Parts: sequence; C-alpha cells; structure tokens
Amino acid sequence: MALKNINPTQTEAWKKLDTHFQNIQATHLRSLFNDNPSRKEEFTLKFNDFSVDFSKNRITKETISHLISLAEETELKDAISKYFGGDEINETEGRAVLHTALRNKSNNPVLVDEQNVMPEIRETLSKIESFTNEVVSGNWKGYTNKSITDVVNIGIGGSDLGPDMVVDALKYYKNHLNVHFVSNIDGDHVQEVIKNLNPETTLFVIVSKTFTTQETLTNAQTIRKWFLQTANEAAIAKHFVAVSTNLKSVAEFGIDNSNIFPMWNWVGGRFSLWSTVGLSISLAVGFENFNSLLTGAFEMDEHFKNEAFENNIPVQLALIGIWYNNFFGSETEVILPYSQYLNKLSAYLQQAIMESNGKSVDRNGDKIDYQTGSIVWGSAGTNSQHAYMQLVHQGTKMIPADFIGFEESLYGNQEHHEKLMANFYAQSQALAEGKTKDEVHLDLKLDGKFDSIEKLMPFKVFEGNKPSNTILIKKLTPSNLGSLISMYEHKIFVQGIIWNIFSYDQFGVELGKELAHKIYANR
Ligand SMILES: O=P(O)(O)OC[C@H]1O[C@](O)(CO)[C@@H](O)[C@@H]1O
Repeated sequence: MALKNINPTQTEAWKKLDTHFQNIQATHLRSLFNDNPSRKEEFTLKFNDFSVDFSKNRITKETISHLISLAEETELKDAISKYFGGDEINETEGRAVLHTALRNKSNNPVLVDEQNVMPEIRETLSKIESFTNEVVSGNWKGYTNKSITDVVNIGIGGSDLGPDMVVDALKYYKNHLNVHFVSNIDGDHVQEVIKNLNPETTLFVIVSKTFTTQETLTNAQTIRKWFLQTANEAAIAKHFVAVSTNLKSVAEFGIDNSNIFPMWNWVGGRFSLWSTVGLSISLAVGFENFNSLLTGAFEMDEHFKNEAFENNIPVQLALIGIWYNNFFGSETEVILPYSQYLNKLSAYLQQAIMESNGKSVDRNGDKIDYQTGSIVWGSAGTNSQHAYMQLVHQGTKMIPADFIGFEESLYGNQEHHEKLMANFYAQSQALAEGKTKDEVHLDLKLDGKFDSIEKLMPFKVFEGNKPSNTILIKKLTPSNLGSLISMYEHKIFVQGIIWNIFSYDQFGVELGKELAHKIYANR
C-alpha cells in the first residue's frame, strides 16, 4: 500500500505550530529552566543504556503536543507499519525499505511480495559467520598458503561509509586483521592503500550493490591487475570476494561463485551496513560483535515501532528537528560525539540524511515550498571546540547540536574521561545559557585597545538560547552503537514522512554520474 500524500503545511497542527512559534521564539532557555526546576527530568527519555535529554531545546510541553499532532495528522503511525511491514514505500523505485529485516531478532516473518525473507537473511548471516571465522582463525589461506593479515574494502557511498565508520568506532573490539578502505576514484587513494600490502596475505572485498559504480569497478580492476603481477588467475578465488545484488557482473569479474555474498534490492545503499555490506565489519571485530551491533539496532527498532510518540526517542528527535528546520529556519545540524571513536559518524550520517531527505518535490511530484533535509556536519569533541564551535556559540546562525557522550570510557582512564565529559556538559550549557552582561562584568579584564569595559562588552557577551540534544550512553559497545545508528535511521524516516517526500531514492546523484561518463568518453 502506498504512503499517504499529505502536505504538512496544510495540517491544523502546522497552523498551531506557526502561532505557537510566534509566542515562543523570543523565550530564552534560561527562563524555561528557571520556571521549571524539573525541566531536565521532564524532558529526558530513557531506553536501555541511553538517556536522551531534550531539555536544552527551545520547546515546551505545548510544542511537543503540537508536534505530535503533526505526526498524527501526517499519519506517521500508518507509515511506520508500512515501513516495517515491507510495503513498497520506496515508490519511485518500486521497492520495499527493509534494512530493519536484516536485524530482525524476533521470530516474526517479514514478507516481501508475500514471501518471508527471514530464512534467506539468516542463511546469509551464517555465511558471513563461517567466512569470518575461517579468515580470523587463519584457516583461510592465500595462494602461497599463508593466512590473511589485511582486508581491503573496495566500495563507495553506502558500500564504504557505513563499514568504515563502524570499523573505526569499534576499534577497541578489533582483532588482528588490518582493515583498509578504498573508495575514491582518485588513483592516489588506491595506491596509498596497496603500496604497503602483501598480495599473498590480503583479502579484497568488493562491495557494490549494483556492481556498476564507476569508482568501485575502476578501483577493483586496478587492484586485480596489481594482484596479477605476482599471482595467477586461479589465485583470485582465494583473495577476492564480492558483495552485490548483481551476481552476473560479479561472475564476469572472475569472482568464484562461492565467494559472492548476496544482498537485496530492498536494502538501500546508505542503510546497508547491516547486510553483507557489513562483511568488513564482521571481519574486523568478529561475527559475535557484528551480531551484537544488529541486536542493538533491533532493540531500537522495537522501541521506535512500539513506543508512544511522546516517549519515542527517534520520533522526538525528528519532530524537534522539524521545529528548528521549518519554524526557526535552521539550515544545518551539527553532530558532536564526545568520543574519538565516533569521529566518522557525521560523515556517515551526511549520506544517510542528505541523500535521503535532500528532496524538493513531494510525494505527489509537486514542487515543495517548505524546507526539507538539513545539512549535517560535525566531528569529535573536544577537537570541534578548537575548530568551529566559535561560530556555533557566537555566529549569526542557529545550529541545533546533538551531543553524544558515554558515561564510561573503554580504557578507563578516569582523569581524561572526566575532563572529556566536563567539556561535553560545558558546551551544551554554554550554548543554552550564554553569558549575560552582568556575568561578563564580574570577570572582565581590560584587553587590547579597549579603555572601558562597556566597549569590550559586546564581544564578550554570549546570547545563549542555542538548542541541543544530549545523548548520553553508558558505554560504547557494539550493541549501543547499533542502537545509535538505528535511532538516526528512524529520525530520517519520520522526517521524510512528515515532509511528504520519498526518502529512499537518490536520483539527484545520477546526472553528475552520467555527465562524468560522457566527458570521460569524449576526452
Ligand atoms: O553499492 P553501489 O551500487 O556501488 O553504490 C554506491 C553508492 O552510490 C549511490 O547510489 C549514490 O551515488 C549510493 O546510494 C550508494 O551507496
């Protein structure tokens, strides 16, 4: 069944939000906190090891209630059941959107065209498991009978960003295999990766859902040629595996049938790390950890599917994002994980969010006259503080922020962790509260060319009232990482539903590809 086609700006809730915005836009977060000493508790939602504090947002209970009405009027509930139920909600490509089935740990079947896809998913997972065990244990031998030491993932976009981000995020859980990523068509990228590798002990995982992507095929061919300088064709079977839906083209590349890891059309590239695209993750951290990642995602799926909107973390994140995007006119969001392990999270989310919701026609094909997908950026704190946070604190733009932090560090270096978390809390507090003239007076010393405190004052005052979410998680485990990624995936879904767009195609990237092919052919 098709998704409903409802213009959000024509809903009653939108009109109420418009009026409510006029009333609340000048209200300062300081006064919201002063007026309600239990604001933090009232605006915090808990789930497993997660505690998500929404209190530093420019919202009241009334805002939330209008936003929930917006979700109801745009029939989010019906959309959620179509999403999980395997309906063809990717209508422009005629496909279901079922990355959630890949981590379905329940016994419930998932039907695509009336066929339960769970047996096939489980079979593929066991193929990932046995292959991972063979390689990690050293039983899998290369063409000179040596065990594998290095793995190279060759892919781009969703066939690179997800595995690369997760392998980096779970570095603490890694085994002895060195995992590398080649994505850019820039020949220097591939050269830098292979220059120190030994073909006898390297496994290449070619990841391409379509197996037509110029970057991936070019890099794979270059690596194949490099490999064949020292090995013969028969050795390819021991060193090249592929992940794809296009089994014919993979076979033509010369990859052994038993080395093909299938994936499915109903998994979007940017949501594919849970599928065989996650093979490099499983190789890097072992199948058990990969499976925990899936379980964590599944638990967030269940929360999202079953929890009432007012207690539903992805729904709240999405609604508050819409509040800033469509009423305050914010154009960007910054993602600030206070963990070096998550430094690549925002690069991953850029594709997930911007490729999904960067759309300007609605589900009816009509031009949209309201803002859709946000521009997403960010990197690990505290480095971000010494780079771009000046603009977030005192610039002219309102940039909602997601602070992501962990109660425990992995190596337990308490002094570092306490300093890290002091910064984590300080940033969101500074953004929310700012610093008033009176507070500046108390500690102002005259600097530079200024001969009076009054003249220096404007530069030292912080307006504050800058919103943020605080996502506090007990510890960076594979399972919690799975929940975190799944949380953002569902935020994307909810926003796409409310904006009345199709989130699961990406035609916007095709024109550039076509032109590049033409320019190359006519060079
Ligand atoms: O896995 P493939 O088919 O090589 O595609 C790679 C990427 O290209 C895109 O289609 C966009 O360029 C992404 O959606 C996808 O993740």
